[in-house]
Amino acid sequence: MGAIVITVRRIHTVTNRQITDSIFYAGVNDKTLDLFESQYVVPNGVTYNSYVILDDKCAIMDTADKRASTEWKQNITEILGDRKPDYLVVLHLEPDHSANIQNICEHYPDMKLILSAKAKAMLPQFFDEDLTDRCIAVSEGDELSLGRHTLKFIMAPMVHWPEVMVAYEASEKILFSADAFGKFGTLDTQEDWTCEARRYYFNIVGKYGAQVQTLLKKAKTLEIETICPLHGPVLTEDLEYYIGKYDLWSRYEPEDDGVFIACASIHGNTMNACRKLSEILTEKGAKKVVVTDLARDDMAEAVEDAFRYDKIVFAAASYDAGVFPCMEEFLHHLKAKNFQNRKAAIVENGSWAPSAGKVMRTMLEGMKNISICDNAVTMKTTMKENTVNEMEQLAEELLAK
Ligand SMILES: Cc1cc2nc3c(=O)[nH]c(=O)nc-3n(C[C@H](O)[C@H](O)[C@H](O)COP(=O)(O)O)c2cc1C
Repeated sequence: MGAIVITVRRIHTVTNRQITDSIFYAGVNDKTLDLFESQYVVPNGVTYNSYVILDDKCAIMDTADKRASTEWKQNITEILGDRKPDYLVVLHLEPDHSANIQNICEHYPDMKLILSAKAKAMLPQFFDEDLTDRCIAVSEGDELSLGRHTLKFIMAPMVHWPEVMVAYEASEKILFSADAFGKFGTLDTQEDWTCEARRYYFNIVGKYGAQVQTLLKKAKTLEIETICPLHGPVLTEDLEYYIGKYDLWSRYEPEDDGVFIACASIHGNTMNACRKLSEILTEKGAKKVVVTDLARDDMAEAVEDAFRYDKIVFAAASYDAGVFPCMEEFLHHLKAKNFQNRKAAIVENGSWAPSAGKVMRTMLEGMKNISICDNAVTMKTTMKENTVNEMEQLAEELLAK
């Protein structure tokens, strides 16, 4: 997230649930969830998006989390009126989108499930009832005619599950993008798209940059005017901006020129040094410096910021001949999300046998294309004159082109 102010983009606020004449929003806002995927704080909640296409044939696009079952079913019934859905299109099987599949199948016994072959194979894991006979598996490029609307299916394996596909509707130029282009935050939240979409992307999809690139290449061949993701707002204008961000993020290229200082401090001395380092870096011309307290601040935001800026400082206290655990956890997340292509520097602290630097260096060496500055800082408990001198040298090297 951080503090760079970006013009708030206008996004489609779903009023009357209507996206176009015949496409409707059936999703649900959830403002009561403590942790998304039992891991990510969602201060402004999250949405479970679902859509309905009303044509000669009716299609429901994905279901919703079990937390939202009642409201979602009510939305579906309101939109459908007396009509019955012919198809439930399952783009993604993760429970926050698939929890109501069995439910809705029981309610509409003639409705068919349209899903990828991989999803068909995985489906029985999720439900007690055998839904195999209801399944129509589709492959790359297959089309489903609803009347005026035709859905074309495009496989998107490992964005970010193996069974994922997206659907393109050419007459309305809409891409139903599954979890791609998703964002934390409910639809009635007034906030910039980018920060919470970036935090969502790097923490949930981040590992699969190559697969996102493959999907973006396929998307390039389509004329898209609207993106309907499974979380967050429907995107209706300035689509090059959103697609451009996904392109940049999935190439693991930094977004902003700046230094992200990730600090793991037990008693505050390493944090003091980080604040001083921030001043030194600013004096030496760093465009932006962001300091994070890994022990207290949101870990997912720290991961997001690590990917956002082009330079990063890892600063940590030594701990039991290793590194203070929140730094180890941070590095573990970065490795898991394929962190790469950054310039890094190390600051360690220890009162008798500093060990944090070695551990951090070893973990960073296990990542791709991380260039670690030769100048490192070792401080013994509190910041002294020699610490400041070492930080000056580290800053010079880190900021050098
Ligand atoms: C449980 C525990 C284990 C520690 N293990 C080490 C260690 O292995 N080596 C060392 O030099 N210092 C160790 N320390 C000391 C701290 O790393 C040291 O006091 C450091 O200056 C703390 O920096 P801070 O004020 O930023 O937390 C340990 C401290 C604690 C509380």
